[in-house]
Amino acid sequence: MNKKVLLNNYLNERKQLNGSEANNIIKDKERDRDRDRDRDKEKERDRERERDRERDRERDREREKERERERERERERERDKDRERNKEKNKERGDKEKDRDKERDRDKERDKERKKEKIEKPQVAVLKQSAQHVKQQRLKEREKDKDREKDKDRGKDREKEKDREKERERERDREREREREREREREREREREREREREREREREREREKDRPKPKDFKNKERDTEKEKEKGKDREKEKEKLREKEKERERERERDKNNIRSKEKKEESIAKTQKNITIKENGNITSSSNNSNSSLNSNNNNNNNNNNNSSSNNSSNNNKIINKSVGINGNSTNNINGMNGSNVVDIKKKPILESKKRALPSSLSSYPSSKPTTITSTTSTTTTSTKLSKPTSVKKKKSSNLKRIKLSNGGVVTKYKRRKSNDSDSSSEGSSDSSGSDDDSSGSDDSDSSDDSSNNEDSDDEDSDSSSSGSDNDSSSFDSNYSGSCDSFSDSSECDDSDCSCGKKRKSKLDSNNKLTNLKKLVVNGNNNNNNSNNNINNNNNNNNNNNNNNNNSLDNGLNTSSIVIDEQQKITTEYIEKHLGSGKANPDYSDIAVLIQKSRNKKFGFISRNFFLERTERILHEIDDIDICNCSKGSGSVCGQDCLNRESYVECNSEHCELGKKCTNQRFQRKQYSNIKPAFTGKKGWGLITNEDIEEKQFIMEYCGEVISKQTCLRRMKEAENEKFFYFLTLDAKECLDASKRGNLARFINHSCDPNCETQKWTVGGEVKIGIFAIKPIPKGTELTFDYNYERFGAQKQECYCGSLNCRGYLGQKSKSSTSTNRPKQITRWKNSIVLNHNHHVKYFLGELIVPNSSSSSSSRSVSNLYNNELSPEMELQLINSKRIFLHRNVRKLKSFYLNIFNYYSSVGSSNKKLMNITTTSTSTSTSTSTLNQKLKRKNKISDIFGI
Ligand SMILES: C[S@@+](CC[C@H](N)C(=O)[O-])C[C@H]1O[C@@H](n2cnc3c(N)ncnc32)[C@H](O)[C@@H]1O
Repeated sequence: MNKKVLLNNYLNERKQLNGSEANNIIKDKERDRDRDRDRDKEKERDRERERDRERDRERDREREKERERERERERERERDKDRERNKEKNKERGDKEKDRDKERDRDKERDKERKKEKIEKPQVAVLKQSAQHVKQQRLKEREKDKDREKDKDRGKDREKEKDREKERERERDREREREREREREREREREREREREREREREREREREKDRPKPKDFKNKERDTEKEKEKGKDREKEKEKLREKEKERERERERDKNNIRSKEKKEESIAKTQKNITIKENGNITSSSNNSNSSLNSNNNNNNNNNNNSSSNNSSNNNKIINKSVGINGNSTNNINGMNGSNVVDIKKKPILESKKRALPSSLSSYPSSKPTTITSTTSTTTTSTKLSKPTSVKKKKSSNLKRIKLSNGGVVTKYKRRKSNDSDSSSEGSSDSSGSDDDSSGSDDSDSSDDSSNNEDSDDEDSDSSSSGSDNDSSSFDSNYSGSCDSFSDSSECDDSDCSCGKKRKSKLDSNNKLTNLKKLVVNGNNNNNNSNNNINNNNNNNNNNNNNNNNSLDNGLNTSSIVIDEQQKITTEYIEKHLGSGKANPDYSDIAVLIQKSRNKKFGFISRNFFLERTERILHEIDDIDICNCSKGSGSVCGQDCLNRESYVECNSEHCELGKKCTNQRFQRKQYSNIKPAFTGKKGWGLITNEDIEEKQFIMEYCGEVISKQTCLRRMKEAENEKFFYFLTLDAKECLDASKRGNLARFINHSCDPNCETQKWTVGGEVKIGIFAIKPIPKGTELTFDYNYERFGAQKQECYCGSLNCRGYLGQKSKSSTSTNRPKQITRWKNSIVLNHNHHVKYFLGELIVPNSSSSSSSRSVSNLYNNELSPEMELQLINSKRIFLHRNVRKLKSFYLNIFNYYSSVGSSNKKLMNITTTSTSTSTSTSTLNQKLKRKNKISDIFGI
């Protein structure tokens, strides 16, 4: 529209102005138009510029925003870092929350500021933003500064905390140190207390020593030895003088009574010798003697070359010279029998009434019984003797029942005799003494014991005491070393152990006689003529018939025997026992030896002659109905022998109720009719027992005495003694055992052999079961007695067997009878000579040995014989076979019929296998004819070849 209008206007004006004027006007108008156009353009350009500026501003704003965002991000990162830092810091100090709150506050402020900025104009906003930014930067700076300060503070806090912790730690250390110090103090206090206790003990001991002299135990012995040394020679001289005077008086009295004896006394009192003995254990003994004796001694030495002569000389003049060779190498019975070597020993003569007690020349220390060792000892004895036959001398000596023998090697032998109540009457001693021999007195005792043990004075004591379970004289025979207190289980109101600190009233058993010994020269050479020489010494007062009873008595003497304290340097050897033997008594008291052996092992031991009931009282039959009475009658001439019903059923006749009375021979346990045996060192096996006489088959050797304890106690003791070398447990029945480790008699020394000459038998005696050792074959004198432990014995662990027999099984003892039967096959596989691998092979082994119970064997065998016809479960049967090492008859029969079937089978098929037929035929006839080992072996091999068993 505008253009049309303009164009029309233009045309109209051109028409009107047609000429120059018109042209000028037109030109001016055109210029104006151009100027307008220029102005428009200019405006347009301004506008364009304005728009560009606007765009620039927009861009700036954008950039600013971008920067702002960048800063925001930067701050965000900064905050994150701060948060991270704060987190870390707050973690340590637990003030995270505070910082987060602060941070949140700060964020809020910043948000507010940002919002404010957005509201303000862009230009101002930019300025403000920059100002704000600066502010924020400063704020951040300040916050950082604060944070740093806080960090520093925290670091300091941490340092302080650490310091405090260290301080606390140090405090704790100090506390611990103090605690330890207190503990040490307490320990010292305890030690002092113990020391005081020991001091008190010593004090008490001294008191006791003053009141009632008695040999002291091992501990006291050392002290005494020291004391003796300290007191020195002066005291010895004084004593010596006293003894000399005493001797003089003694001699005078003796002269009045018996010229011969007084002469002997004089000669013996002169005799003081020193002797060096070098003993090599494995049977070689070298010795030298320095005799300060008169010509009589030299005569005696000459007599050493002639055993029999010496015996006769001895019998005539009572100068005791016995020639005897000693030497035991105990690896086997043969070795034990093969004694050799010589020994010349000077010992003091015993006073006549003191035959039951002996002072060994020196002291003992723990003897390495497991190892054959070379022992060199120097022994010297210097004692005077006192004749005690007269009451006056007894009275004089009453105050000193203790006899100490000072030895050249510094050792001291102390002898002490306990006094029997009726022994205190000196006149009775006088009378026994006047009979002319110590054995007279013992002989009278013996006759008592042989007649009837219940009439025996000692036995009476024992019987009455036994009912009080363990309070009888047996306990009194406990070694003085048997640590300070009597057994608490004893019901007795009296304690007869002077060393005991139990506080009970003491039994008065001091021997009123101080029987000092005369010096005697003893030459030991030869293991024969033992009894002869003893008999000679004892003026032949004992005959062979009394031997057993005498021996019983000697064992019983353990109840009254003296305790002997021996220097620790000295070791007990078989030679000591020989000395004992030669010390003037036909039946030496080996109970001393038993105690000494244990003493040498530093073990407490009490010699007992009847079982000691530790946990219960002994059962005594009072009701006549309970007592087994045999049907042997007086008139028939029976002596309750093999046909006695009681004997057959392993029951001893009752001494009061057996019709045969004293004729009854089935009271061997009660009368202690033991065989003549003695202990001997056997090398690796330790001590053993050898026989002093020829022993017949089935002869009663002796009772195995010990403590009767329950199975539980037994197991506990076995566990405790796990590391011990020697075990002394035997089963009594399913509930009880015998343990001879702490209390026992000589039977405890019997060793095991896989080829034994003895066995154990369980006998009912009164109301109790007792274990006896019985010979199963004739045993020549000097042979070691053994039985097979496997029948009865417990043992904590297997022990290597040194029995030396051809059929040695390698080990002795079983792990435990209480162990399950599953252990048994294992044990059987240990046997050296056995090829046993499994149960089938047992058959093989036993087929070779074919051990069948017989009626006269041990009670265990008896029980088997009772069983073998009855039905047994296969398990029980296997157990029985394994435990008893037997092969049942009916199994033999089964095997026979088995072979017979095979034989018949081959016969029926017409087999030409003659070899097989021969074998089977042999096997059917073996039970009757196979006697030699070779035959048995052949048969076994053939059978095993065929049947693979
Ligand atoms: C009842 S004691 C026998 C006395 C023992 N020898 C002693 O000196 O006291 C049993 C212990 O003697 C040892 N003993 C017995 N017979 C043995 C043998 N044949 N081989 C090895 N040691 C044996 C074992 O140490 C066994 O535990």
